[in-house]
Amino acid sequence: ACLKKKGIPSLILERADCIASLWKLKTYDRLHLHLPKQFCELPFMSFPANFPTYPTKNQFLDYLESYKNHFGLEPVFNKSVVSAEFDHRYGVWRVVTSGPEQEQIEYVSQWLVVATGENADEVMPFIEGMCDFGGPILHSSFYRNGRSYQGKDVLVVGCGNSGMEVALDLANFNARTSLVVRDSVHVLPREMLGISTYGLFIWMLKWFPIRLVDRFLLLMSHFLLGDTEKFGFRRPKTGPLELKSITGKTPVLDVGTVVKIKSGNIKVYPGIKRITSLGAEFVDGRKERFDAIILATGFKSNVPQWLKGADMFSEKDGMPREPFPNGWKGEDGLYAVGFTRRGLLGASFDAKRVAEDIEFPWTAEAPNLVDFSTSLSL
Ligand SMILES: Cc1cc2nc3c(=O)[nH]c(=O)nc-3n(C[C@H](O)[C@H](O)[C@H](O)COP(=O)(O)OP(=O)(O)OC[C@H]3O[C@@H](n4cnc5c(N)ncnc54)[C@H](O)[C@@H]3O)c2cc1C
Ligand SMILES: NC(=O)C1=CN([C@@H]2O[C@H](COP(=O)(O)OP(=O)(O)OC[C@H]3O[C@@H](n4cnc5c(N)ncnc54)[C@H](OP(=O)(O)O)[C@@H]3O)[C@@H](O)[C@H]2O)C=CC1
Ligand SMILES: O=C(O)C(=O)Cc1c[nH]c2ccccc12
Repeated sequence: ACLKKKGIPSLILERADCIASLWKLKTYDRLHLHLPKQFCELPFMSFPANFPTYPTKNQFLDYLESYKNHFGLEPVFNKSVVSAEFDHRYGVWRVVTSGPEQEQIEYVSQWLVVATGENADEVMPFIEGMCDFGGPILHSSFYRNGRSYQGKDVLVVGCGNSGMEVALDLANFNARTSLVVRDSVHVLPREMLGISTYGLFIWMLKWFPIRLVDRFLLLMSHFLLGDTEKFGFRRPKTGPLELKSITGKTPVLDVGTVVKIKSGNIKVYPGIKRITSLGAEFVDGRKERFDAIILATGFKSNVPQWLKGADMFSEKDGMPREPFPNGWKGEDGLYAVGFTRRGLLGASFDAKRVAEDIEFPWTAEAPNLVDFSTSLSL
């Protein structure tokens, strides 16, 4: 949309057969935005005024559909990028896609914007004994709701925002739910005294240093949620926002899971030692039976699988090597949008920068391109 607004044509390649495939195909039914809507807007278009503060997944999808229609964006679907490399001889990017019938197409462009996301592939850990387990083991991106788990013993592995909310959903559907918390984690209430925690700390950070804001958040969390360490959530030594800025690890914004843990409806376990045919054995020696295991173990970027010969992205985690706010620009007309670990606001920030950066060389070169196409049509 940012490029379109400047009159710069672009082509969007998408591996799925729809827009917003992460939200449409890989998320559970009860998902809402967990930050207030004003912090999740894409450039130049606000959410409708009648949307609630935390739009539902379907409302968010409606917003993205209207966004696409408003800006006349027409992605080319079923095109999975399998390689992209800068051709130094001609000064262009060569991008190869593969389609449903394995047919390959090569696209050539002067600029390449990588926007495949921080959540492109599921993280599937290998846990000893996994193959022996008698029930289903699925990643949280395949979980929709707890209907089919009623009365069953379900283990959720991972306590990021996905694991916490999947556990809550299972408990609401009367599954006997357990949650693996293997490491320290910051859990904050989504709201503090009627104000969104996110909105509050964004405002506070304008006036106070990060450590003071963290102290305030921890004090309020203690007041509203109680001592989370007592029921299995050891807090990291570094505060929630400082940790987010250093490591990118997002604090959990609690939407009701903590209450269910306090009341004993959700049990908390430490790391898994091994999985057995009937259940799991934990590092503290406890053994439990489970009917199903849900791996809420997160996602990762897939950029190293297909971007060749560019130093901009780390091979290790597929994220730009330069930290925010400088990760959006690489060499030879290569850009990144949506790798800031700062949600939709971060992606919007990148998109505006990228379009501004392409605008100048584009307007300088556009007359030549017009001449070229005119001579072609003659
Ligand atoms: C469950 C969940 C909830 C979230 N909630 C919030 C929230 O409330 N607020 C917030 O600000 N952020 C939230 N986030 C962060 C999230 O990163 C954004 O919501 C958003 O989806 C990121 O947009 P994106 O376009 O960068 O990536 P994506 O939405 O992941 O889009 C990337 C697209 O690239 C496609 N793709 C990937 N690889 C290839 C390839 N090789 N070839 C072709 N196409 C490819 C994918 O199919 C996908 O459609 C949430 C994330 C998750 C997983
Ligand atoms: N709008 C909303 O309400 C929601 C937003 N989101 C966002 O989506 C993104 C992805 O979130 P999410 O899917 O939760 O992923 P995360 O990466 O945030 O969390 C994954 C969790 O799994 C744990 N884990 C990984 N491997 C193992 C293992 N082998 N054994 C035990 N635990 C393990 C990690 O622990 P460790 O830290 O020890 O590695 C971590 O706690 C985040 O940005 C999140 O904020 C997600 C859901 C809802
Ligand atoms: O990246 C994420 O997980 C988000 O959804 C947005 C986000 C950016 N910074 C944060 C700090 C605390 C909680 C959520 C976020």
